[in-house]
Amino acid sequence: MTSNDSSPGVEIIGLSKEFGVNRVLDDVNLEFRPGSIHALLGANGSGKSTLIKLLAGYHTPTTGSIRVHGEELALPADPTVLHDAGVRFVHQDLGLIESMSIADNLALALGYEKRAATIDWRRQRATSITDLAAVGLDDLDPRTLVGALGPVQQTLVAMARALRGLQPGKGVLVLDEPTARLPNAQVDELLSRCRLLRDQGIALIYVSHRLDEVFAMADRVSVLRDGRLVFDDVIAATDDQHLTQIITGGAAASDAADIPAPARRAVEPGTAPKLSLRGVCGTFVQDVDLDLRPGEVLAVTGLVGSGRSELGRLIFGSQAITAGQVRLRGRQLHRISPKLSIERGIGYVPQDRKQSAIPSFTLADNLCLASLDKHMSGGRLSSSSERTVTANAIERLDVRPADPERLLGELSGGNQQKIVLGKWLELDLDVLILDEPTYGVDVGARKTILEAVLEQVARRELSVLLLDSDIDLVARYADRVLVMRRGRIATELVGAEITTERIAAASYAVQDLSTA
Ligand SMILES: Nc1ncnc2c1ncn2[C@@H]1O[C@H](COP(=O)(O)OP(=O)(O)OP(=O)(O)O)[C@@H](O)[C@H]1O
Repeated sequence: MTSNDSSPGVEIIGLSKEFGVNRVLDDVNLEFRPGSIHALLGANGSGKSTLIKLLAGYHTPTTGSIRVHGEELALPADPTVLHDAGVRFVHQDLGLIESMSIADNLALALGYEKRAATIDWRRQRATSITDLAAVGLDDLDPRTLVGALGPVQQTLVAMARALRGLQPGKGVLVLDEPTARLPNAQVDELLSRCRLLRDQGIALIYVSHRLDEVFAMADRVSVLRDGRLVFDDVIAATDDQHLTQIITGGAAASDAADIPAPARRAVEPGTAPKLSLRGVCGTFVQDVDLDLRPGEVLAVTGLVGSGRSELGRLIFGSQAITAGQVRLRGRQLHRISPKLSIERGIGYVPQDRKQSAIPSFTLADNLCLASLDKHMSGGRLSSSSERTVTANAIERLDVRPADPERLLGELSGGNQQKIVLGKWLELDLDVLILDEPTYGVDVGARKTILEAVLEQVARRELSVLLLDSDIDLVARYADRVLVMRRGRIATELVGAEITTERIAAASYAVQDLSTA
């Protein structure tokens, strides 16, 4: 089936959404057809999530209507009606319970197979096996705990849950940034699965910031900018550069595309390290030696499960070190905890922003949370100091909307990420540990975020430990790269050795470059 020979699965007609006086979606008209992968793109805050939330029945539109297979929906859309009509969602938060089995996760959402008043476990297992087979997970035992699965398998389980009972030609599957948290190697697996679903006649709506994926797979692409539909055509009608220009609105295009990489700071081997680890072990991390020097961006990369994120938690103290030593400016640390780390000038931005920001607090409160001491004057909070910090951070990171009194939860995902980072940058720390800092952030904003960090690296010798699986980003911004495999540092790359090819080869152990 091609994207042109069928009637729309979903039609969005004149859809607008206002929050108070802000019109965040403005008269959007779109069609999503069976047997087609339709990419929905746009910069942070352009309205993608709002559109998806209207389609999911989470918000009520200000004006407009939605038709599914020709039938107009009563709005706000009723989730059960949508499910029965074949409109299914895989949200960024997959909504899986890691401590439960795959079968239980599927049954929790879709109901248990019953015989009389009891659960029929044999049928339950058979149903789960059929669900998993629909996404190519034929070999997986449904009794496996979801927490034991890798990220791509978890995403596929969420897709299996969404796909149950879809009729060919009648299904619409909305995938909201499904690859944002996947290591590059697993992205292809997910894309192939999407293509197979398309070939079965399903309409896929694919929300993403990753243009390479869009060009690898999409049939059609639509771009939202400031809530308006500014492009809607077949993928062949555009290219990488053109699309970047449309997304960013032209003005920022030259910034976002082809930005020359910042000069790598030369690492003086003799310089005394600010932070050093010797033989550090955790649950999975084994025997890590590492030196982080003043004014250095040291990236630690590797596939998911390589131990990268655990290393961040061990240094910050949110997970206990089981063996080894940590020294800060030459002094051994005998006790490590998040509170002590902050007092010592070590900050940590975790992967999951929910861990370090409060959606029901304003931007100003979130920005000043970690630095309350700085804003105390005579035992009271000084609102003028709070105001200055907030205004600086909002301007430096180009947070939109630039309103300090907005609740964080009302900002788009990418803008929330900027606030989380801004909060730590305001502390004038000595060492900053960043775990996937640009997750869910658009091309232009990624540059803004990293430049704000690099400015502090250059100005006051902030040392950055960048824990990231995005090898393009690592190759571009790191001064030195450590590649982890199976909990250990496997390879160090410096200077001209830092290329995406060499980082990828070291991550997959294609060739042991450390001995090359
Ligand atoms: N509940 C809300 N109340 C007020 N404003 C909101 C609310 N939800 C979203 N907005 C605003 O709507 C605009 C569009 O946000 P939306 O989350 O749809 O963007 P997005 O394109 O999904 O961005 P991102 O790529 O960063 O996730 C933003 O300006 C955001 O601040």
